[in-house]
Amino acid sequence: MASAPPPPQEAVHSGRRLLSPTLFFSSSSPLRLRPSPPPPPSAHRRRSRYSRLVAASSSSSSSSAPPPPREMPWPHVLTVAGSDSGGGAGIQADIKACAALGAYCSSVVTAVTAQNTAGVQGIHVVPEEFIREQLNSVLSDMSVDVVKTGMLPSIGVVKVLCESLKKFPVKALVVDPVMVSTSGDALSESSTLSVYRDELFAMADIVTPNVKEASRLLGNVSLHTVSDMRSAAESIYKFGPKYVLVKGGDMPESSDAVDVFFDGKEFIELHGRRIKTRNTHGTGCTLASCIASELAKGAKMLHAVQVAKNFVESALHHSKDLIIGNGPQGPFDHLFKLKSPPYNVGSHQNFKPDQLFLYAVTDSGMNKKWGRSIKEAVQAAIEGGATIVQLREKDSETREFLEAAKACVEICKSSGVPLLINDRVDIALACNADGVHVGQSDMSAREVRELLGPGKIIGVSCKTPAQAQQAWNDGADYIGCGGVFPTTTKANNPTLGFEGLKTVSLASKLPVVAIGGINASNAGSVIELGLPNLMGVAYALVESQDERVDYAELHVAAEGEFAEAQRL
Ligand SMILES: Nc1ncnc2c1ncn2[C@@H]1O[C@H](COP(=O)(O)OP(=O)(O)OP(=O)(O)O)[C@@H](O)[C@H]1O
Ligand SMILES: Cc1ncc(CO)c(N)n1
Ligand SMILES: [Mg+2]
Repeated sequence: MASAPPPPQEAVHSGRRLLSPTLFFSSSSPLRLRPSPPPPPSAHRRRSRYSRLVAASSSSSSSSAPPPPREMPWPHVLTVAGSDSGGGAGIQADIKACAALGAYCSSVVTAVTAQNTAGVQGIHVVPEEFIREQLNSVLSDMSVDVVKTGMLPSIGVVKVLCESLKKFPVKALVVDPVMVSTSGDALSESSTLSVYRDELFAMADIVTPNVKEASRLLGNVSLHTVSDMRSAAESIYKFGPKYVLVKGGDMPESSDAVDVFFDGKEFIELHGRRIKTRNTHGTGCTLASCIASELAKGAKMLHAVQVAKNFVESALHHSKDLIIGNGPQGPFDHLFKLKSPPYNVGSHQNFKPDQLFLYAVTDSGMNKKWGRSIKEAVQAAIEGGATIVQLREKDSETREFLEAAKACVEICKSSGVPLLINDRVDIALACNADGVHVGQSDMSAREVRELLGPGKIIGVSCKTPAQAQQAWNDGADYIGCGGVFPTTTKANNPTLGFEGLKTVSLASKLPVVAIGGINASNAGSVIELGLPNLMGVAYALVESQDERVDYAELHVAAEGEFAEAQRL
């Protein structure tokens, strides 16, 4: 017997109708958003048995104010965005991006889209009052570090969000002004442009339009070059955000994917490799969520943007050949790192530039000379006050080196001191070291990043401002600059002197550690220079048999001068 199909089910929560069929249109029809009619008063007040129980218990518990939001054990990003049924963009991209970078992601859904690799087939907008309720539920209960916005379909939704943010302030607000999907479908009413500009941008820490969105925000100006992107960033900055990033993913064919960052004074062009792939659906949502995750971990804005851009590039690279769906633009794999070790990604949560303060470098030759093991040398350096250690072993056999490196990882981990490996990415991966230091003739920092993932520390030896700039472009975390003094541990290493160190430190966008011939008697004079970005001195374990004494002396000398330099 043929039976009629069941009627479509309505989503119900707390005994209340959830989504009124406010909007449903095909991708070819223009965006027509109507505010949803408010639910009838009786429906609005009606509560399920469960919610009555909750209400009863909370009202009986006390007459005092509700408890403040509870601290979270993780960095916490709240995304306020639309659902993408295809899973590549919107809320789904945000949750995966935050998870990949180690942040917790709660989500307030503003709209549900029927969407796939071909485009957007329909949109169902969540009523404003229910968006307010979701915001209230999360923000009143859990402490949120950063709010990230995506699809905000109407003026009313933007206003509700602004009101909630005033009621529950957060550390940072990342606004991705999503307006049109790459398939050309409108995701926000054109009238929202004015509230974006007049209300939300002024509250934002960073606004991340793509070139089309930047153009619309500025009255459809044409943007064709990086220079146009700079002008657009400057104009958007005037609406009040602290930073602007104009994204160039959709700029006409070029070998680089260039984004322009503006902090109100300086323009910084972020150049990444352009990955040849159709799988770029959701790059913008992902970028903004990665920025939010890094900010939630406590990163500075420019660093957060760099980590985010590197993550998108790596994810696109790993997904470039996937074939998903029949449409022109596919999703990419945010969780590519789960499929290859190491399993921790994101910027190094524990790396702080001041960990470069007293940087110990082991020297295989000297270890041999003094008959000590690498492990003993590392132990002694840490006891003497080293704040970071690099294993520089030029002569050991690989297996022997790996065994020693594993032992050093344990020692360093128990002391909270990061351990880096010189040059040998394979050893670093195998022993799960905290990072790698490379020289100018080794693999580039970009290639090392590709292999290690965004979670590891990468340092590069640099002797010139151009090399320092390249290290920054390549996504390194710090540079080593020297030799400051003549050194016996590195052959053919020209001495830069104080002048060379100064030139590079001044030009560097990354923290700098000075290296080369540094010991207890001259470390103070290096730190005394008080150079910007100079965070510490690196010292090879060379001069005496008792490096503990050396280190302790060096520590005292360096610390004294550092304190002095900071006072000046
Ligand atoms: N093919 C690519 N290769 C490398 N990076 C890319 C590529 N496409 C985009 N990006 C980078 O991805 C980030 C997002 O930029 P994009 O301009 O694509 O945002 P969007 O258009 O808002 O994204 P969405 O597709 O989610 O709407 C930027 O950092 C951009 O440089
Ligand atoms: C829901 C949603 N948000 C954002 C975008 C932009 O990529 C999209 N396509 N869909
Ligand atoms: Mg794009």
